[in-house]
Amino acid sequence: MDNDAVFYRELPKVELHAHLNGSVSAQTIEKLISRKPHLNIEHSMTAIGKGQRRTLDECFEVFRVIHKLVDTEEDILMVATDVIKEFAADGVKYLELRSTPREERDTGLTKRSYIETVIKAIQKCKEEGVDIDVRFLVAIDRRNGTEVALETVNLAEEFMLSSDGLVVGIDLSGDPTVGHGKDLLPALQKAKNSGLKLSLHLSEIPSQLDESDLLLSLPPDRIGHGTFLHPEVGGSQSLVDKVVQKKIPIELCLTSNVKGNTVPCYAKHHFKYWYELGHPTVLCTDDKGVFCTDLSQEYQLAASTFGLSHEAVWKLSQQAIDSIFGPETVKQQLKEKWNDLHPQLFNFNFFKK
Ligand SMILES: CNc1ncnc2c1ncn2[C@@H]1O[C@H](COP(=O)(O)O)[C@@H](O)[C@H]1O
Ligand SMILES: [Zn+2]
Repeated sequence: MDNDAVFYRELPKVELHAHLNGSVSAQTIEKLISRKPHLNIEHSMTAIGKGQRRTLDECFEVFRVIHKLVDTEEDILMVATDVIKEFAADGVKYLELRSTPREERDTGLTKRSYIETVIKAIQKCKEEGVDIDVRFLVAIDRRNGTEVALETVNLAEEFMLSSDGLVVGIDLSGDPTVGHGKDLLPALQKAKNSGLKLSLHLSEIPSQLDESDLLLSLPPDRIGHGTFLHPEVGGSQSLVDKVVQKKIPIELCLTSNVKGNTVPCYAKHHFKYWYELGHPTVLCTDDKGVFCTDLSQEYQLAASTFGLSHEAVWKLSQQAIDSIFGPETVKQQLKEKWNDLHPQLFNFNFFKK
């Protein structure tokens, strides 16, 4: 590993947009495949390698394959534990994992046991002393409609109260071409009223202006992607104004958007637009397993594409702390951690740039 790569790995980082089943590494996929050889799944079906691009549709096909491999409590426990440890090894100090509770009749998995198992994995890593603070966002898959969204919010509310602060919010995700946000608004509003934070995938594809406008009225606490919000790509100034006035942080996932073909190339990623506005932006991985990346690499790519110095990169990772859904006390702890680690990263000449 060269010195620059070491800098990005050692850089303390906050990861706020990571879908559990999209984050499964090649090693863990191999373990899952050996547990279920009869499925005839190969690793090439669960990841999009270097230089490859897919349509968003094809990405959602990949999730269907992974879901077949991850369908028992035992699988979820292994996957979540491995993912948490991999983020920790990549220098992530605070992680918000998101995942859609599923039920599987064949294995007895229920939505409740799904959430319980993710929580168990978080607690297990904590007990083992893994150096990372992990929280959980319960995800709503937009294609499942009003009733399921409400059911998910009810479960999330329950676990927010019983999980010792581990369940902190709701994610709205899933295939953006399916369903409409207006059907999910009552569930999202209910979640917000109960104290759950909201991170919503917004304008991930063009032609969702009405939906984005509607969902921004909640308003959400963070936005995922927001690829087509700004006027240069067919969005609108009034949407941008709303996001800016309400200072809603945006989670940006460069490689995910390039490989999923919603932005033409790294240089044209909307990171530039929002970063230059001085708006709170947080670099994230989205699906590190599927898109074959990690958060260090995303920081390095942003820096090399947009010409950011190491100091600017440091600032970016530090400012992400303000956008977490964890409590104020955790923000303070993280800020202290960043201060403690700063000299280590900047006192060596070979890290300077
Ligand atoms: C690429 N851009 C994306 N846009 C929208 N939703 C996405 C996504 N990437 C992942 N997901 C959502 O996360 C699920 C997989 O993780 P979990 O089973 O929940 O842990 C996918 O099925 C989809 O609903
Ligand atoms: Zn996402």
